[in-house]
Amino acid sequence: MTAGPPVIRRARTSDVRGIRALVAPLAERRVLVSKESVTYFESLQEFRVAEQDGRVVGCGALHVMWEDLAEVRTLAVAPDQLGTGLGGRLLETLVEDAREIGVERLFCLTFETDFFLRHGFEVIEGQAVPMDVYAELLRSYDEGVAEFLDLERVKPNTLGNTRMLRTL
Ligand SMILES: CC(=O)SCCNC(=O)CCNC(=O)[C@H](O)C(C)(C)COP(=O)(O)OP(=O)(O)OC[C@H]1O[C@@H](n2cnc3c(N)ncnc32)[C@H](O)[C@@H]1OP(=O)(O)O
Repeated sequence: MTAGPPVIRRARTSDVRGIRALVAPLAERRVLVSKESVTYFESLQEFRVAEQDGRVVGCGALHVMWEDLAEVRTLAVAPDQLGTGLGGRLLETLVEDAREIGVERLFCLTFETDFFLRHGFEVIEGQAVPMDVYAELLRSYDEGVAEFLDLERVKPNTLGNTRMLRTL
């Protein structure tokens, strides 16, 4: 029997194992950042997953950083599903989620520049927020926010990645 197309839905607590399994080989190649299980549970409501036959074959998260700003995080597709449009579907689902909650700009930090360019992202240099917002964001303990701000201390972790932004 042929498997149907993956279904995209909100993540459940039972998906964390599957999300970690998707991320692990990518984290080993330093394409994505590896996180502890507890971190996935804590951010579970940010996640969408793609499920096929009970298996998590894709995931992506939307992390809000400011009133009009969020980041696409942990976007990943299983090796056997690459190039079938699933990454695009997951990303556009996150875009819809972002619009629904009032986000106007979406950031990502990625090696997959062409993929994100095709989805309306543009490469950014320097800061993407005014100084007053920059100062507020500096108060965050989140490493992703530090990467968004392009702080010197995180640059060794982000080498080769491109900072990109899409206006919704
Ligand atoms: C913010 C972050 O999380 S950054 C990190 C991004 N994630 C990673 O780098 C992790 C490793 N990479 C991946 O998991 C994947 O490569 C992703 C998520 C980036 C893209 O996932 P994919 O499912 O392969 O994307 P998708 O299939 O939509 O598009 C890829 C190509 O497949 C082709 N494609 C798209 N739709 C279809 C379709 N319906 N049928 C056949 N081919 C298709 C397109 O040619 C597309 O090419 P393009 O990249 O030139 O547009």
